[in-house]
Amino acid sequence: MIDYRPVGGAMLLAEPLVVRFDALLGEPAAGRALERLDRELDWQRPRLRLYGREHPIPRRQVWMGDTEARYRYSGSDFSPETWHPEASRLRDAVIARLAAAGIRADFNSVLLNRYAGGEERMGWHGDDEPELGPDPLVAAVSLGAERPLRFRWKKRDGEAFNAWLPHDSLLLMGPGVQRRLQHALLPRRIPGLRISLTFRRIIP
Ligand SMILES: O=C(O)CCC(=O)C(=O)O
Ligand SMILES: [Fe+2]
Repeated sequence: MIDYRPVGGAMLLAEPLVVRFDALLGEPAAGRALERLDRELDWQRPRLRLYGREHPIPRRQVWMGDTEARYRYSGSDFSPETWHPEASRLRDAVIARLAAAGIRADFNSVLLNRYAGGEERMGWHGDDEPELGPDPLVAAVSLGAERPLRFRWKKRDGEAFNAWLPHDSLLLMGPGVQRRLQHALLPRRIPGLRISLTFRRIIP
């Protein structure tokens, strides 16, 4: 259990903890972060093998972090890009906002996802890669179009729910969330660019 003080956040789930905080950077900083990350990153659309066939992923992404935060994914070893100043500014703001709510967190890497419009998406998964350890804390910052992150229980013993993620919001997925739930960014008829940054701590 983590000792959570509800300071300026909306609790979406108490156990395991899912909380949303709003106005992480404020304006104009948040708008500028969206614009710079969109323009200045080398956005990739890797191909993934699924049921023996290769498909380009339905979004773009960049993996970023400290040099020792290496990551294995689909059998390949990835080295992170070095921190972009907007990504490290967001990381520091996330750590500070969580600290103010009594949650101690430290992140050495981030997966940035770029969804050009409502048709771009991410399928059902848990952020449960072994390099994150048994009970990771994952913090997701949203910039741009507001879309829902859908959650469902792995054992189907509770109701699925949406976490709506407005521009400049932070969603904390606490210990146990990746073990007990899955999440997905489903396609929706919601136009507009959205960039998310999911901060993690890789145990090197
Ligand atoms: O775009 C989002 O908000 C979700 C991203 C996500 O689930 C991930 O990066 O693992
Ligand atoms: Fe995820």
